[in-house]
Order: sequence, then structure tokens, then C-alpha cells
Amino acid sequence: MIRFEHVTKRYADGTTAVDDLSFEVAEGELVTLVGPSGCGKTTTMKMVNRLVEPTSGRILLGGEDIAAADPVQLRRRIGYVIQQVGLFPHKTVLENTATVPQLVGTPKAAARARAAELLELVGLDPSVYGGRYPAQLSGGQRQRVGVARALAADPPVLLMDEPFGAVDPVVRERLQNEFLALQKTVRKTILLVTHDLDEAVRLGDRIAVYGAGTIEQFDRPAAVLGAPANAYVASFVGADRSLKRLAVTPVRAADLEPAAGGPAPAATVPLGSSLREALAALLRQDAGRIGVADPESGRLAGVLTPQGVHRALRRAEAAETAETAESGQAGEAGGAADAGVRGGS
Ligand SMILES: Nc1ncnc2c1ncn2[C@@H]1O[C@H](COP(=O)(O)OP(=O)(O)OP(=O)(O)O)[C@@H](O)[C@H]1O
Repeated sequence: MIRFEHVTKRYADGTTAVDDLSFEVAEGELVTLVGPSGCGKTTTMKMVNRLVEPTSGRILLGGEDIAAADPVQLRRRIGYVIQQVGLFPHKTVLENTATVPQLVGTPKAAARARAAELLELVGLDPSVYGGRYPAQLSGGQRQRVGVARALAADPPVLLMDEPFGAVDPVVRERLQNEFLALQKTVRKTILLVTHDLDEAVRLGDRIAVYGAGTIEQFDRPAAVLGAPANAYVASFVGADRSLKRLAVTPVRAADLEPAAGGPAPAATVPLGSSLREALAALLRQDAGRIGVADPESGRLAGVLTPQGVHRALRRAEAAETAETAESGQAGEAGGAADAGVRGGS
């Protein structure tokens, strides 16, 4: 869907922000770009909607070279969400959200009806918040409006630059979870820039870990955590990899013990929840066990204990090691070179 082919960006002062970058984002995929300040993440993203032009290389969107596209038309196909949100201060929340559809010719009433639906979708009751001005909202609410506004024109592609950056960690996690649930229904192709590795791991189908102007590893979160491609990525993901792995490992039936016999558990989580959520629920209980229920039927599938969490983590580590050994062999056959990722083998 979005394909970078040997893209380099050198700014007028000689700074090479992005150096020979090649990668691809599949349709409906959410790729997070993570790395230290100044490593070229924002430049990468701004080249997709042509706010920045590459010095060399090409970028394809749905197979078409964007250099040949009219920038205005192009930007209508691409939603853009930035940290400062950029809402119009003198327009209400509803007017802000309806702006883009109206710009592209949707009649006012239809644009407003759509805006109300989207506000509902991002968890803001339009009858409560629709008439407010941006200054009358909290930071988290403003960011939700930013997301609703970006979705309003129903673009196939979303670019998000630190979209949850301006809020405290608790609100941030809630927004992230809501956004993930939303993405399950809207299935946009998304590039999301973040400084925060936890956010990259939680949200990304795949993560691009940036060094200076290049991608050092491009892979699924579990693979980046489990098998860093090189010493740079290993130091970037840090020593607390096991903790981060909790967020990307689901609770499976094999991790559970039979529920029969003991007292009914005071708390339950659905099968498939992350170990992190399960552990949080466990830590809130004195019983040392929580129930795990089938999400379809609601029936208890078993109980999870701290030992079960430990087993699940070991299982995830073993699976990553096996998978890395396999993909290492594939990489030698040319896969890593095709991906344009340094240090992949
Ligand atoms: N307009 C510009 N002119 C010259 N250099 C620029 C320009 N914009 C960015 N740069 C430089 O290009 C490099 C990459 O910047 P970019 O904003 O892409 O990084 P980033 O990874 O998004 O950083 P951050 O996380 O701090 O936002 C930096 O060294 C930056 O100083």
C-alpha cells in the first residue's frame, strides 16, 4: 500500500535526515516508527503526503508514484494527525470534525451527521461535546477530536505523528486501547511516529526501529523484543524486554489451570487478553488467581496463576527463538536485503 524505494532526504543545509530507506506497509497494517529524537521519523512521514519532497528514491501509494500525484488530491486520500492536533480554535468540535468532508463538497447536513458519528466512535458524545470549542476540552479529548477529524474524509491512509503525545500516561494508555479497538473496525493503513517504545510495541503490527536516518530493524513487536537485529536495537529496547513482552503475548488456554474445585474467581479476563492485562488483574487480587473466560460464550476456560504467567512468557520466548532461527535462514536467502533493513541477519 505504501512503499518506500531507496528514499533519501537531504535538507538544504546538508543534513541527511533519511538515508536510502526501503520498506513497505501493507493495506490495513499499522506500522509504528520509533527511535530517538532527530533520527528522521517525521521526515519519513511527511514525504508520504508531500509536505517534504525526497532528494532521491520514490514512494508508491497503492502502486502509484506519489511524485506524479497532485499534492492536494494526494492529501485528501491521507489523514494526518499531529500531536498539537491543530484544531481551529473558533470552530466547535462538530464543525472541526466536519471540515474536511465539507471541503471536498459533502453537503453541510451530511458532513455534520458523519462528524457526529465519528465523535461517537472516538468516545465523545456529540450532544455533550459537539458544541464545545477546543479550549473547553481536556488534552485527551482534543486528541480524540484530532483522530475523528482525520477519519472524517474516510482516507485509506493515516499518518499519525505522536498522536497521543500530549497527555499523561494513564489517559495515553486508554486512548491507545480505544484507538486499537477503532482500528479493528476501520482497518486503515497507518504510519504512526512515536518516541515511546511501549507505545510502538502496543500499537504496531510491525515496528520500524530507527537509527540515524535508517531503519535498523523492521519486524513484528515480539520479534524486535525477542531477537533484536543488532546491538543498537538491543540497547534501544533495553533490559526490560520481558516486561514489554507481556504486552504482546496473549493468554492462551494452555497457560491455564482447571477452574473446577476452587472458589469462583473474583476477577476474570477474556482469553486472548495480553499477559500484561492479566498480570495487572492478578496483582489487584489477593487470591493469587484470576479466571479466564472464553470471549464468545463468556464461559470460564480456566484460572491463571503467577506460575501460568511465567509459563506463558517462557513459551513466548521459545517461540520467538524458533521463529528467529527460521527467518534468519530466510534472510540469508535475500529477504533481509529486499526489506532494505540494515543488520537484519
Ligand atoms: N527543514 C529542515 N531543514 C534542515 N534540517 C531538518 C529540517 N527538518 C528536519 N531536519 C533535520 O533532519 C533530521 C531528522 O529530523 P526529523 O524531524 O525527521 O526527526 P524525528 O525522528 O522525527 O525527530 P523527533 O522525534 O525529535 O521529532 C534532524 O537532524 C533534523 O534536525
